[in-house]
Amino acid sequence: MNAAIIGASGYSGEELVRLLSRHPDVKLTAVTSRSLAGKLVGDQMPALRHLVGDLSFTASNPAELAASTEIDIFFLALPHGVASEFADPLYQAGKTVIDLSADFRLGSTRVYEDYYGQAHPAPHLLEAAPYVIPELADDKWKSASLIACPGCYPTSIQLPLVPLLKAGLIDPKGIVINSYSGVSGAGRKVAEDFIYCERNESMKGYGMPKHRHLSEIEEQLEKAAFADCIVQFNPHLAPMSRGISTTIVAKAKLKDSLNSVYDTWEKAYGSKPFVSILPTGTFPDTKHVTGTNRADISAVYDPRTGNFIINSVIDNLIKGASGQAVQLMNLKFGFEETAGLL
Ligand SMILES: NC(=O)C1=CN([C@@H]2O[C@H](COP(=O)(O)OP(=O)(O)OC[C@H]3O[C@@H](n4cnc5c(N)ncnc54)[C@H](OP(=O)(O)O)[C@@H]3O)[C@@H](O)[C@H]2O)C=CC1
Ligand SMILES: CC(=O)N[C@@H](CCC(=O)OP(=O)(O)O)C(=O)O
Repeated sequence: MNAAIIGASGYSGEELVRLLSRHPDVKLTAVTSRSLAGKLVGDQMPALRHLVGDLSFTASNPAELAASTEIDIFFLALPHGVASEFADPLYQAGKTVIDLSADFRLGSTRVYEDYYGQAHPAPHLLEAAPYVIPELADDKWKSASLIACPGCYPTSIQLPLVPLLKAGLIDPKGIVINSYSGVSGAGRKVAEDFIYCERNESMKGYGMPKHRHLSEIEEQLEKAAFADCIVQFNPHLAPMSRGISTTIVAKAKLKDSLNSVYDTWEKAYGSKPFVSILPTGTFPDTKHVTGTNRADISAVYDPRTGNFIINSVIDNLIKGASGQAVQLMNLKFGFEETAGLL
């Protein structure tokens, strides 16, 4: 199958180049970038030189890409808003599109406008685009040709929480979530907050109390809980290049039900290749998932407060973006779920 990456010069685009150029069932046929058009990928991404042969970046033109007959699947690693400009003609041309941006993650245009500060760029496509964390979805999404890849923070949050909400083990109200992201989460843009001297040896919160991912988190948790979910989401920039560490504080519905948490996770993830359940008292470490498509999760119970404290880690650029996108492609096209991801 021939694949193209649109927005290949960014951080998640570069990870997609790495994953797809060595994928056993895919030929990476086109990679686009406005700033690098005409340049050799191997020269611009020297770490990938051994994988990319003489592939060059091309310009990003939605109409031309939609007219191409040789490309079967398009990965959009573009900013939200821009992604729709590509998704629309590609979808209309019958291509498969996996969108890493936020454009098709939310069910409501009103919520998109509220959180993203702009009218939804392609409301007519929302119905067509399922939002999929593969471990949490049934198989219906596989017939879709436009698929919304979840956000990085929301992935780190939903993987541990959704099975527990579905099982009724935690109170959906008053969930407090602190997440710590590596600086690559902000993309390759240059801004004062993201330069080495500002972030090295320093950490700070941002985006509170209404970070744009809160919309996605509450919408998905409410679906799992069949109830209103009130979440306090506190994102932080951590002095590391990549990785997300998330700590969730949630009230246990029943005392001493930590075993049920672990039983529920075991049922949900026991046979899944990309979620590791760590024993209680073992706290996940971003370093252990860097470069992998894995989420590591664990929980403790605090009898003084009656809260579960749930921890998860992912690599924001892989399970939080490009790896999850490749996992979706693998499942949709019947390849091994782990193909190109181990
Ligand atoms: N970084 C992360 O941890 C995660 C990112 N995502 C999402 O993935 C998407 C990409 O993120 P990330 O890789 O961080 O972003 P980057 O800022 O690193 O890269 C953005 C890419 O989009 C291209 N681009 C920007 N504007 C336009 C435009 N107007 N037309 C065409 N191409 C454009 C840029 O290339 P050029 O300027 O050369 O054309 C570049 O290749 C975003 O929607 C982001 O929210 C999702 C999960 C995690
Ligand atoms: C550290 C940092 O800036 N993180 C980004 C989230 C990462 C990202 O790109 O968001 P998506 O998952 O929606 O694509 C932010 O806070 O907006």
